[in-house]
Amino acid sequence: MLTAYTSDQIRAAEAALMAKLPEGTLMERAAAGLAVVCAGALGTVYGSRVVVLAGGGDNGGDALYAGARLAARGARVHAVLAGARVHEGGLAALRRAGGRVTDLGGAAGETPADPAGGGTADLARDSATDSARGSGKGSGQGLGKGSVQGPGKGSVRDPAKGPAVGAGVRRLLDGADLVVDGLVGIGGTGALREPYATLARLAAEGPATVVAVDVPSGVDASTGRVDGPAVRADVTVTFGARKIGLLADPGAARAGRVELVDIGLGPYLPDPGASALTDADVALMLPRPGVESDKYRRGVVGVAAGSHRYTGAAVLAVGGAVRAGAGMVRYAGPAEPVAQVRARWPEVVITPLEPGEGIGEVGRVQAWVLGPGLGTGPEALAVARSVLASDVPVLVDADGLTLVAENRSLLRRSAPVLITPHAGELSRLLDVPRSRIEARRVEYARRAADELGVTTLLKGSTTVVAEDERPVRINLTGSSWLATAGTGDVLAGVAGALLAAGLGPYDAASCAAYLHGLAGRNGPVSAWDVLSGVPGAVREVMDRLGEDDGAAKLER
Ligand SMILES: NC(=O)C1=CN([C@@H]2O[C@H](COP(=O)(O)OP(=O)(O)OC[C@H]3O[C@@H](n4cnc5c(N)ncnc54)[C@H](O)[C@@H]3O)[C@@H](O)[C@H]2O)[C@@H](O)CC1
Ligand SMILES: [K+]
Repeated sequence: MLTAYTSDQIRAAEAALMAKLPEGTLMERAAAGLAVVCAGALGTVYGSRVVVLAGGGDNGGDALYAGARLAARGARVHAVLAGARVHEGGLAALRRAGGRVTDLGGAAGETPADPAGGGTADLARDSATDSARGSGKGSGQGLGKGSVQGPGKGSVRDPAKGPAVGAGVRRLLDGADLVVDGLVGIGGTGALREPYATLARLAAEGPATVVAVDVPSGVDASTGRVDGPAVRADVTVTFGARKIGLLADPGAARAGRVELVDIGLGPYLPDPGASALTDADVALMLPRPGVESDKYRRGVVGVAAGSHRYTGAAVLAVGGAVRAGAGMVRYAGPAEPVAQVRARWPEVVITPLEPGEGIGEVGRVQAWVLGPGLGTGPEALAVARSVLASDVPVLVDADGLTLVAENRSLLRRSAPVLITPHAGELSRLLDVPRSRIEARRVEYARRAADELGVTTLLKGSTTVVAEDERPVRINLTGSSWLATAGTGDVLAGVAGALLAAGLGPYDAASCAAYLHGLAGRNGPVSAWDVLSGVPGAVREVMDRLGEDDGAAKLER
């Protein structure tokens, strides 16, 4: 199980650990790990061109110390001081190692067209450096935590506007092999302000490999929210523990590969704010039929889906349940989808419904899938009412969500409800614009779970599952190929099978998303391909557990 945390959780853990260690130890550990990853990204450190974008906080400090380590190994390191402050210890270390320092205009005696001059920058001409050194605050030596004000030559930099980014800095970025993004880390709040926003954009557009320090600047570490320009990293080196914003989109898409550097935070971390399943976790949760199994023990799924207009949704949802290993699938619906389901899935037990009729006595069912292709008229509402009146778990998807958005009281029931909306459907349920939900997926999945009293699986670029106070489960499998018609119906069927097998809605939803993602990872795929890939995905995770059963259990 991968775990991830909010900024506040990380800060609290860091404070507890820091109290036991000499000042600067954590930053030293962070910078050492960061420098190792940067060196790996460069391949050859000696003679490489590295630009450090240093913000005014400790994130900038990490970047400067790592820059110093690279400079000591022969890299031509150029730090751009972007903030109204600078981390004094980091700056001093970089200078000692022969790194160059420039302000935003690209000035400081450097010749940006020839950044290879190597360690002879006239730092006395860099205003921020001057005032940092002269302020008397902070240690100025070693790995101190203090940042000092660096207004420079009587001109206070306005962090809201900031000075313009000059052509010299642009040239530096264009000529770099590696850019280290140390603008902001977990201390970032809201959209990037200038000049950070411009620097983030230039770094993203430039040719260099970008390594983000802790989080890509512009990404909200706690949620993955991106409210404006943000760094697009090839690698993010994160310290102590993963931040939720590195796993959930849109932040995850900016983070690239995430490398975790251990700084000793483990014992001080609280329960995580989010988690992500691995193969081993899923394998341990999936039901395995034993010698005593029969179709009832393995779980009977009821599917109430499809309409005379939408027959395919019924076929796909039923198929998802069949192929995920349900003991039995019962289908209840009108004549047209009945004919299609019967033709494609002879193993399914069918109850034809007359227009306006509810599910009535269909026989034993352990969980229902309600909604794909159901329609939203009175006939569909009658079916939805009857399914939600049952006393077993119900998964509500697609048209079922439209029906419950208009009839909230249907969600008041004692057995669990799992809803599986995409952002558009959730926008109708919560009356919040879709774009807002897409930008804040973790927050809104949680809010839906809270407000509606249900388990929520929010589909999309990152699928997230929220329930009560439990860590949000972020799904790491899948690809953009899954964004094609009908895949949601398959997911509903897979999750329905797991609910019927006895998994709680939180586990059923997150395992289903995981398997569905594996089944659809290699595109292009149709919904039918995903359906066909589900048994292979189940076998794949089960086989993994077979290989390293012991290790997996230990990891948990
Ligand atoms: N606390 C610790 O023990 C450790 C912290 N570390 C580093 O310290 C970082 C946190 O440092 P800080 O708390 O100093 O915070 P940051 O350095 O992340 O950010 C604070 C700075 O960014 C500016 N800022 C915030 N939001 C902005 C925005 N939207 N636009 C422009 N500027 C913005 C602030 O004015 C301030 O100068 C971590 O991400 C990590 O990189 C590591 O050294 C490991 C140890
Ligand atoms: K950063």
